Amino acid sequence: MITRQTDVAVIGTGTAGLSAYRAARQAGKQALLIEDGPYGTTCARVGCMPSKLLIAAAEAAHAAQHGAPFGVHVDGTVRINGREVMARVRSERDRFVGFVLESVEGIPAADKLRGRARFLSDTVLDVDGHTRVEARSVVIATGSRPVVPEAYAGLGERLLVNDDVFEWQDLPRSVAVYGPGVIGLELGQALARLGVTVRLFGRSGSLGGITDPEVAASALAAFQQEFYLDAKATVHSVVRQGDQVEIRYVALDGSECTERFDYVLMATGRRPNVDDIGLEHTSAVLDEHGVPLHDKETLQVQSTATDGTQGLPIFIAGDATAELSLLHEAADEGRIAGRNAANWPNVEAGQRRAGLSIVFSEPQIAKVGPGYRALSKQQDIVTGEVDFSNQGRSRVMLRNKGKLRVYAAPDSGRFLGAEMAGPSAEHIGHLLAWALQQQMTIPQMLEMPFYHPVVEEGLRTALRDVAGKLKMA
Ligand SMILES: Cc1cc2nc3c(=O)[nH]c(=O)nc-3n(C[C@H](O)[C@H](O)[C@H](O)COP(=O)(O)OP(=O)(O)OC[C@H]3O[C@@H](n4cnc5c(N)ncnc54)[C@H](O)[C@@H]3O)c2cc1C
Ligand SMILES: NC(=O)c1ccc[n+]([C@@H]2O[C@H](COP(=O)([O-])OP(=O)(O)OC[C@H]3O[C@@H](n4cnc5c(N)ncnc54)[C@H](O)[C@@H]3O)[C@@H](O)[C@H]2O)c1
Repeated sequence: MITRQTDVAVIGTGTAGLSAYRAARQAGKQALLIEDGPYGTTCARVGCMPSKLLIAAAEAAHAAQHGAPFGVHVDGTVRINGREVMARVRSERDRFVGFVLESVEGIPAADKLRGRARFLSDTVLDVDGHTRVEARSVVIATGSRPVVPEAYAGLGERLLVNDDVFEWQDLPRSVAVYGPGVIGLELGQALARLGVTVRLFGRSGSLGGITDPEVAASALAAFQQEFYLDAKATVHSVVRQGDQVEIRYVALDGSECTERFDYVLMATGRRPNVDDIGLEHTSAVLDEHGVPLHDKETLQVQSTATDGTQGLPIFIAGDATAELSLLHEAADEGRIAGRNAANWPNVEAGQRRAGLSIVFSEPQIAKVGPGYRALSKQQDIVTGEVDFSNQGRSRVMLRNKGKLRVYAAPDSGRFLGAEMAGPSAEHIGHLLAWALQQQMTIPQMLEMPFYHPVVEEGLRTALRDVAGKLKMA
C-alpha cells in the first residue's frame, strides 16, 4: 500500500470533478483526481451529447415525413438506416469524448490516480486497497447512476439503461420505455421518430419534470398525438420470453393488451453515487437517502461534530448532491467546491445562477426558477399564460402546440419563474432565466424588444396577461 499526500483529493473525474480540480489548482493548491471508471464524463459519453445526436437524427426523419401539410411530398418511402443513424451517434459522440480525453491527458500524471475511492476518515481515502490518500480536504464528485427496480432484474440483457442505447450498432424494432421523465421523453420520442415501435409507461402521472398541471396537460396531449405515452400506466406483468419481453398492460383506451418488445429501457430516475464511498467513516450528516447534508452555496458538507468551528473539510458537487442533475450546475458546483476545498477552513458562498432546465423533446419543455409547485407552496403568485395553438409564428411553422405559464409576485410585480412546453422553449427558457437572474419585474420585461413574427411574441402575450392581472391585484 502506497501513501500519498495532497491538499485536495477529488473523487470522480466527471464534469464536476474536473471543474473542482481546476479550481483547486488555480487557488495554488495540490490536487489529486481519483477515477475508477472510464474518463470522458457522463455528459459526453452517455448523457447530454449522444442523446442530442440521436434526437437530431430523429428530427431529420420527422421533417422528411411531415412535409405534406406544407405541400412538400416525398414520393416513395423515407428510409431510415438504423446502422447509419447509430454510426453517426457513436462517431460524433467519440469526437466529443475525445476532447475531454485530451484535456484529461493534459493533466500531469502525478495528479491522477486510478481506482475506487472510499473514505477511511474525513480526510483519508482508500483507493482500491493499493493507495492510501491523506488530504487536507476532499471533494465528492461521484455523479449518479440509473435506478433499476429490482423487479426487472429477470429481463437480463433485454433490460437497458441510457448508456446501452448509445452502443447500439442498429436500431431495434420495438422498445418499452419506463419513466416519462427527462431521459424517457427524450430517448422515447427520438426512437419513435426513427421508426422504432415505442410504448412509454409512467407510474405517477408526472411528465418531464413539469410541475404546473396546465402545462403538463398540454404537453401530454401534444406527445400523445405523436406516440404512445401513458403517464400513469397499469402494467400487469413484464416477463422475458426468449429474445423478447412480453408486457401485459391496460392500454389508453382501457383494453387489455399483451405486446412483445425487443427491449425494456429503464429511465425511472437516477441515484447519486454516495452509497458505497465509506461515508459512514466520516462525520458527515446524511439525509434519509444517504446524501450528505451540505450548504447549497458553499457546497460544504455538514458535520456531526458539535464544536464544529471550522466546518468539515468535505465538499460535494454535481449529480452526487442529488439536486439538479444538470451539466452547467455540475460545472458551477465543482468550481465552488474545488475553490472552497483549497481554501478550507475559509469557505465562501459561490455565485449560483437562476434555475433553468430544458427537455429536448418536441414540444420542448423548459422550467425557469423553482417551478410552479415549489413557488405556490412558498407564496401567493399571479400567473399569466399563452397557448401556442394560435400563436402566429408557431402556426406558420406548424409547431403550434403547448403552453407557457409565467409567475409573478403580486406585491412587487417581480418575475418569479415559468414553465413551458412549446416551440423554441430552449431559447425562451434562456430569456426568462436571464430576466429572473436580473430580478426584473413584469413591466420591465415588457419594455424589452419583441420582433415580428417570432415565437417570443407568445411570451409577450403571457407577460401582458400577467401584467393585466397584477394591475387588478
Ligand atoms: C441520458 C442523459 C442525458 C443528459 N442530458 C443532459 C442535457 O442535455 N443537459 C444537461 O445539462 N444535463 C444532461 N444530463 C445530465 C448531466 O449529464 C449530468 O448532470 C452531469 O454529467 C453530471 O456530472 P458529474 O460530474 O456530477 O458526474 P459524472 O460525469 O458522472 O462524473 C462522476 C465520475 O465519478 C466517478 N466515480 C464514482 N464513484 C467513484 C469512486 N468511489 N471513486 C472514483 N471515482 C468514482 C465515475 O466513474 C464518474 O466518472 C444528462 C444525463 C443523462 C444520463
Ligand atoms: N435535457 C436535460 O437537461 C437532461 C436530459 C436527460 C437527463 N437529465 C438529468 O438526468 C436526470 C435523471 O433523468 P431521468 O429521466 O432518469 O429521471 P426523472 O426523475 O426525470 O424521471 C423519472 C421518471 O420515471 C418515473 N418512474 C419512476 N419509477 C417508475 C416505474 N417503476 N415505472 C414507470 N415510471 C417510473 C417517474 O415518475 C418520473 O416521471 C434528470 O432529472 C435531469 O436532471 C437532463
